[in-house]
Amino acid sequence: MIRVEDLTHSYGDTRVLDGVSTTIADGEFVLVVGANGSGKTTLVRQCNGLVEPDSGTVTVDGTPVHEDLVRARTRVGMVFQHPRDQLVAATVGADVAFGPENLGLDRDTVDARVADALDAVGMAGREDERVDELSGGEEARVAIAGALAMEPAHLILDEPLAGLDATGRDAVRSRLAALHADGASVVVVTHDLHEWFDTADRVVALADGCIVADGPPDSVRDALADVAVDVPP
Ligand SMILES: Nc1ncnc2c1ncn2[C@@H]1O[C@H](COP(=O)(O)OP(=O)(O)OP(=O)(O)O)[C@@H](O)[C@H]1O
Repeated sequence: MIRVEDLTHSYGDTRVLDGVSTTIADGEFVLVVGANGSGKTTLVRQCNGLVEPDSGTVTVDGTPVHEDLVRARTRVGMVFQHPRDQLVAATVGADVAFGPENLGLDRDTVDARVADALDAVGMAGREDERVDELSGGEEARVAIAGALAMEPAHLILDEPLAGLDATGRDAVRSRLAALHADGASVVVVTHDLHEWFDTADRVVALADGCIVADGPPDSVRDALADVAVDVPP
């Protein structure tokens, strides 16, 4: 479980999160929505310690994130909004293997996870390709594969479908639905509620750093419309 309690964060004098509290239960599929600049990325980055709060706490499975960053980052997989930022190796295979290798897994297990994760994002067999020769959409797929290969208990993805073609979007959506069915919690930051509305258990909407709606998709339709989030019919 990821528990966010009374979280406040400022950049300089500008407060971007203001008393945010919510809980991601084990096995839940949660969407985080809101206008540009409403604080979504700042919120989710606190969940694996990339941003430290001014006040408030985030606990992952009972331990405050900043008490044990390694544990938090092992339990919470993260796919960033700009995937190029998280590619670390020269080749696709080495990049996806980086996380599982750091978990200390044996070579066969790492290789199997890499193959499976690349298959899940529609890039099976492309281990030897150079990362710096990938298209933007391929970079995004590799970043997602890297997070999948960690098999985290909780997976947070910031705009994971950005830049993906229809085939890639379908592959990623169905893999995340399968992960959810297997009991992982999945958090997706998105501007495109249509892509996820039927999959999600809950929607959390932010406006100006505060939660303005938090509930099952159908129960928050009116609140979402009030903050100009486009809701599927
Ligand atoms: N590193 C930073 N330094 C200063 N200000 C920042 C930084 N990161 C974000 N901000 C500001 O904080 C506010 C919230 O940004 P954040 O990225 O959390 O919003 P968001 O809801 O994810 O936006 P978007 O939908 O555009 O991705 C914005 O006004 C942004 O300009």
